[in-house]
Amino acid sequence: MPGIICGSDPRFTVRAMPSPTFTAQRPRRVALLGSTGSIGTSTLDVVRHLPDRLEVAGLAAHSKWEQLAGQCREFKPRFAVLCDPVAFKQADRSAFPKETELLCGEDAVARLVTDAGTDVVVSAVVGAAGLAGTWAALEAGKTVALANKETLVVAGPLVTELAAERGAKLLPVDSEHSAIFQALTGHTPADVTRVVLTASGGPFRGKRAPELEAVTPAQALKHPTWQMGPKITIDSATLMNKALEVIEARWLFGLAAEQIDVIVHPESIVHSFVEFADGSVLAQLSPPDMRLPIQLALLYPERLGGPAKRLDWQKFSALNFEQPDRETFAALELGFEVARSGGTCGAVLNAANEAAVGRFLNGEFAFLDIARCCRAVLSSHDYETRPTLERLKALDAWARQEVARWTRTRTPVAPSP
Ligand SMILES: NC(=O)C1=CN([C@@H]2O[C@H](COP(=O)(O)OP(=O)(O)OC[C@H]3O[C@@H](n4cnc5c(N)ncnc54)[C@H](OP(=O)(O)O)[C@@H]3O)[C@@H](O)[C@H]2O)C=CC1
Ligand SMILES: CC(=O)[C@@H](O)[C@H](O)COP(=O)(O)O
Ligand SMILES: [Mn+2]
Repeated sequence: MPGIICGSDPRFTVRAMPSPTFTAQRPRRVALLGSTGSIGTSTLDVVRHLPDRLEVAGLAAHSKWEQLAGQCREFKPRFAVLCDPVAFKQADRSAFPKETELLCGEDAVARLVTDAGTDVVVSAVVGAAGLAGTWAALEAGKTVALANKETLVVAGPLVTELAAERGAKLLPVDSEHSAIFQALTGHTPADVTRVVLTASGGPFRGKRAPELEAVTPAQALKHPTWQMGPKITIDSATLMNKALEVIEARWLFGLAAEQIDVIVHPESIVHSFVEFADGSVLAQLSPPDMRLPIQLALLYPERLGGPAKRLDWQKFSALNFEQPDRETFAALELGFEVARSGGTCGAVLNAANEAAVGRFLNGEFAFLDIARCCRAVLSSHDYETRPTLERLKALDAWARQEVARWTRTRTPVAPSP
């Protein structure tokens, strides 16, 4: 079997190389969840450039049926899924090619990812909504290229245990985790002292709290280096994205929270560092272009020429690093706290953040309310060390309600059920 299991594999290493006959016989068949988003469209660009190596088995989106239909006309997958039943009803069947069966809902996503014709699942839905498809893929023993960091934030220990139990492979797409994974490969946990995640610092780097009280969604959506969907772009502005990535690294690589640090690197060229016991530090560098980590996860361990941008050494001048401002960007500390506490904390933080970001984008929250509200909801929940998946789902729903209550009352939230 090709591939690795991140975090569950005690050696962070390749179990076996793909057999040359496998790759020569046929392309890898990709089921893409979140095909109409930023990661989804970048994934399709990778497939477009490597038609001998990759093909689309199925595509899933939430509601953008016209865009999905266009993707189906180009890639002719066997299945297309619209998760939103209203969009499914509205969708014009004649816009989809005859080769593609259009399906609806969570069961259809499970059918797509578990299908015998699927080799690798790209998990690129935004938010906790991405957990179900990732879970179904791992349960079926499929290789998962994981962009949806919320899966690990919500249920890291359960997800990595499931992958290990089913012999499923979990390959990082998130740029920092891909960089760490590349640097870790071939080493044992004992070799590693710590990892340092790089953060661009977002559009408000260098600003202090009084300057951030009145910033608008339009200002927060102007990321300095990456083109991404709205939710993760707001997370980058608050540094909640880095908080979520600390938690993601904790579970994906089986590191202690104390082994994870964050440094601000405004150019987004160094995608993270790994520090080894002998004092050596390895980093992975490339321009900010998600097509590189996506392609690596899809074709791992092969490195082929693809569509990703190259570093231009003529233009390359300086790489800058600075300490994050943990006081102003209070969300970052929440990530370290949750990485230390584990249990139910990740699900609560994630749901509170998703709801708070939604309210900021709707104009109901000030920018700094996002971290304030997340702190309030997290502090008031009934902590459990070893929750079930059902309990995590119930807490996800509870945390979203508590954000609504916090919005109305701005008073301490009630204890969780
Ligand atoms: N963008 C990036 O560069 C990076 C993203 N990531 C992670 O990847 C994931 C995707 O991010 P990004 O591509 O930016 O997000 P986008 O907002 O651009 O895309 C989200 C995708 O998810 C679909 N979707 C939304 N809600 C649901 C739902 N309830 N059920 C099923 N599908 C849904 C959307 O469908 P529709 O369009 O029909 O609404 C769309 O296809 C996130 O977890 C993010 O943190 C990680 C690293 C980098
Ligand atoms: C591309 C990617 O992996 C994003 O998660 C990116 O890291 C966001 O940029 P920030 O470093 O600003 O959070
Ligand atoms: Mn990232």
